[in-house]
Amino acid sequence: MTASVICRGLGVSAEEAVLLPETSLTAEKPALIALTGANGTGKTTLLKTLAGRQLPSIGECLINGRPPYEFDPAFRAAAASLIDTPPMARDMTLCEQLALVRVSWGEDEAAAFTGAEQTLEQLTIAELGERFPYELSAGQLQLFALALTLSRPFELLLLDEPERHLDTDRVQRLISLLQQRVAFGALIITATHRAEIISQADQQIALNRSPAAE
Ligand SMILES: Nc1ncnc2c1ncn2[C@@H]1O[C@H](COP(=O)(O)OP(=O)(O)OP(=O)(O)O)[C@@H](O)[C@H]1O
Repeated sequence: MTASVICRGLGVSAEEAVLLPETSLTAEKPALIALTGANGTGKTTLLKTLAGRQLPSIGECLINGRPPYEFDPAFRAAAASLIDTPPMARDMTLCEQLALVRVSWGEDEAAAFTGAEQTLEQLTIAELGERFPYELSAGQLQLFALALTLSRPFELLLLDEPERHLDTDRVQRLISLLQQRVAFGALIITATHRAEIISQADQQIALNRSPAAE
């Protein structure tokens, strides 16, 4: 099943500040959507709103026909996100942590460890499975954060600048992985500043600076 995302005149403000100018969008088919715009135009705010972590000040946002709410089990089952750095256990290896995510979503232990190794390989960090997070470079840590996120099932995936710290080859690998997930029915919305993600996305949504922020 593919998620549906509908925003109508969705805006977020805090006191005098406009975090997200009124924005409308509809996405109801599997696609990789690039969310673009200059620094401070509201991409992260929009993603947080879609993830149910930020309430709109105006307008509405519906995911699968309902307002997103991060504590709603149906919403949590449908939507995965990588917006901030996810929690990582200091005393568990990368492989153990990825397997734990898979077990928590219903896989048996043997399948979870096999899946964890596959995910590490897909993200080009197969040789790091026995390391701990504090033993990684910034780019490797970002690849591990992506691995954690991609280890759970989702219909909708929200990503905030997943290209952070990644070299050109890793960005291309990431695009291929995301396109594979779209082929299996996922709707993926990613904020990005990288030209190759924007050009290979199925659709681009550009946020513009609010006149109030000029
Ligand atoms: N807690 C806050 N209080 C007031 N203003 C905020 C707050 N958080 C963010 N903003 C402002 O809201 C606007 C949108 O921020 P947001 O992080 O969504 O932008 P962005 O498009 O993701 O930017 P970037 O490309 O730099 O990551 C910015 O002008 C920012 O200064």
